[in-house]
Amino acid sequence: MSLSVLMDSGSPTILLHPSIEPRDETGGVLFDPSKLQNQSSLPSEFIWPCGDLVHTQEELNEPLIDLGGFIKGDEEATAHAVGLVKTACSKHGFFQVTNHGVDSNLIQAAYQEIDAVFKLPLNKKLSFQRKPGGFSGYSAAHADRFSAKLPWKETFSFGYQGLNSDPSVVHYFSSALGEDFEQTGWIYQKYCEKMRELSLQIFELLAISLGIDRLHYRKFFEDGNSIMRCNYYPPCNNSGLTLGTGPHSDPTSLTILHQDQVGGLEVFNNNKWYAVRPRQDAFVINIGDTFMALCNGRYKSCLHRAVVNKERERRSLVYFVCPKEDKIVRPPQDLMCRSGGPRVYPDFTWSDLLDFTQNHYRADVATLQSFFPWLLSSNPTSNF
Ligand SMILES: C=C1C[C@]23C[C@H]1CC[C@H]2[C@]1(C)CCC[C@@](C)(C(=O)O)[C@H]1[C@@H]3C(=O)O
Ligand SMILES: O=C(O)CCC(=O)C(=O)O
Ligand SMILES: [Fe+2]
Repeated sequence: MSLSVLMDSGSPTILLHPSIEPRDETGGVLFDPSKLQNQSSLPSEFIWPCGDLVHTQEELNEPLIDLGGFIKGDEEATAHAVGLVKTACSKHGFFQVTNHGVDSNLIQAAYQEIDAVFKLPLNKKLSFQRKPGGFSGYSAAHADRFSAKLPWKETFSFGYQGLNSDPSVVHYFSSALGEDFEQTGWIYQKYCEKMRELSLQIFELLAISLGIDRLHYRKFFEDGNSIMRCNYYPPCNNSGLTLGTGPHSDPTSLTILHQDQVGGLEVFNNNKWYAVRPRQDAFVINIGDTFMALCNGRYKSCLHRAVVNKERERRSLVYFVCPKEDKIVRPPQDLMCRSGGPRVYPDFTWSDLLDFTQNHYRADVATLQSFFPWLLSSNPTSNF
């Protein structure tokens, strides 16, 4: 059974019969969550298994890591930050940073600009819909990709390379959304530049905490191709039956997330979900699957999800750091010598893992464990 929502005269009509449902130009199902939020019953496609919906009231009281001293090169502040990072990443792969060097006006401008994108009419948003196999563009609940456990969200994603600060983001916004969005493109060009700077500083902190050459990961990622994703979660009358983003670890390397003041991000630790209190002055940092492989499993890829709100819409700005596609993901030699243990994961490339998540597997809590058998089956002669 597929779902489609016809937007005529502003009132949604849900057509449940595939024979008569319209499809967008890519054959994907049309869906506009912002029109469904007033519906009394939740379409079954959005209902998640009870096991994923376990509610929590507890908050994660993890340390807030002040990066100010570290960025200035203060040795004592660096040692303090290193200790906090090491403990947090060994446990659950989550921490928050303040005094990060990103101007709060830029963060607020990013929210204001992306609000205008999500408020566009559905047919305009579908004009820059994510194409099958890619990640750039707009998505409504991933309804073109999945037919069950649909996330209650709209997303807008695009790539960022960052070397020589080429205005690729501005070009994308102008070409995909039109010249009216050039200013939005500039705001996100600047935002992504600051995210890249912050990520390279955090990679230095991670390298120090792992006892390896502090420039190792900075060098590995400085020519990377990262992903910027904006999430918009409409309010939902049946918020307890659905999820904004299901339980998962990010397949990417490092995630730099800012959430608005509504709250909804939750982290899984010690077999329990914990709410992450929003902090306007902080960025959430998650270790992703690829970095877990790059440090031979010393640090954990963070399990997290996003719940939705009955009354309030919620947004999050998520920057996913990725290495250049064809680089071999392999822990550094000096880490292997120090830890002495065996390799936990075989070599792979981000290109293969991205392909896996975009074309073969829905990223969840077991992406990496599912990835390697697939990789072996699709590259039987590989020396992975
Ligand atoms: C490489 C990626 C795939 C997803 C976006 C980035 C990193 C996080 C992944 C994701 C958010 C994990 C949960 C499932 C997912 C389908 C989603 O809800 O958006 C994932 C993203 C994606 O495949 O688009
Ligand atoms: O919106 C959030 O708080 C979490 C989003 C997320 O985990 C993701 O997009 O990978
Ligand atoms: Fe995530």
